[in-house]
Amino acid sequence: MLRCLPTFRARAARAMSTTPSLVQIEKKDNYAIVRLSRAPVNSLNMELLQAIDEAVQSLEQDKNIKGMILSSTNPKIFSAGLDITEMYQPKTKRLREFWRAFQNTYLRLYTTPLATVAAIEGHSPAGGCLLAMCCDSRVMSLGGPLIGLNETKLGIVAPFWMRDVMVNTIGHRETEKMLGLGLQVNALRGKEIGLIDEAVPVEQVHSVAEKLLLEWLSIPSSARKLTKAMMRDETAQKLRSRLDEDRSNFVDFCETDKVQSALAGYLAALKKKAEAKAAK
Ligand SMILES: CCCCC/C=C\C/C=C\CCC/C=C/C(=O)SCCNC(=O)CCNC(=O)[C@H](O)C(C)(C)COP(=O)(O)OP(=O)(O)OC[C@H]1O[C@@H](n2cnc3c(N)ncnc32)[C@H](O)[C@@H]1OP(=O)(O)O
Repeated sequence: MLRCLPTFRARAARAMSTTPSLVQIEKKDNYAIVRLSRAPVNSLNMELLQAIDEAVQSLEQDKNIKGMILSSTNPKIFSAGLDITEMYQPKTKRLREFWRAFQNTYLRLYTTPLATVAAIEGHSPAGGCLLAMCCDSRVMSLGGPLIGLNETKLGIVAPFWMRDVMVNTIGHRETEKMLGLGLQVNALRGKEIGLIDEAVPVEQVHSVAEKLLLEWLSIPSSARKLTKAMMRDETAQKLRSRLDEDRSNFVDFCETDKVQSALAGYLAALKKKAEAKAAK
């Protein structure tokens, strides 16, 4: 028994060192950088959503930490949004748990008392755009990367709370166009419509994100937190009061033949694109 212990410990240590972490947390003086780290494109499966939720919760409980920068280990992709394979040919139980994880992560990030800034170096469609919009400010790199809620292009409909967060960020009319047409925009256009606060060259994204975060942190903390709650709690409460109904709507909608065949087509197009890229 005693001889087993070191072996067990060694195995556990090996497992810990080889299990890649889905979220990397780097603590600075009074804030943390949280980097999404699920190769290849940070698509949000249930485990990544839970890891984000847990990361934010653990930072909220750390007395030294007052804010966070949300970022990615992949400079080309902030997050590809929800993992489409979670929604395609799903098992109902897992699909329900997956949606609850998405609801929870949204509620945590949108209402966290921490000051939050999204440092968006790469693409940020759909669920990636939602994560960014949940932050207090957004910095995005100029050039190629796109951001937006492109759900309609996949033949799916964003839930009311994704719409609400976009309306709160850019207003009703811009949301109507962005959401209805499934538009994604670059950083410059994002700045024009208020989706992005700062559009800067990629190498400046992190320094500008830190500058914005420090500006939020310069405000007396209880005034900042209460104001954030005053601005956001009503929106969050709309979902909190309808969590089960929203989840059932999603599951019913997702399991329809129409949505399944739209997702099959979208996945096939993504695969074809990836194969063409690999063949170059
Ligand atoms: C009326 C009733 C209403 C009821 C409403 C209730 C509920 C609502 C129901 C549903 C709403 C759900 C809300 C959905 C939110 C979402 O987030 S959906 C996801 C949307 N995401 C996308 O469209 C992004 C797709 N991906 C891309 O555009 C690109 O991959 C990229 C992110 C720009 C990166 O491009 P690139 O670097 O060129 O990489 P590749 O395209 O080659 O991709 C690499 C591999 O990654 C796979 N992949 C990409 N994105 C996803 C994804 N989102 N999920 C799963 N997998 C993804 C891609 O297939 C490649 O895989 P292989 O290497 O071929 O294996």
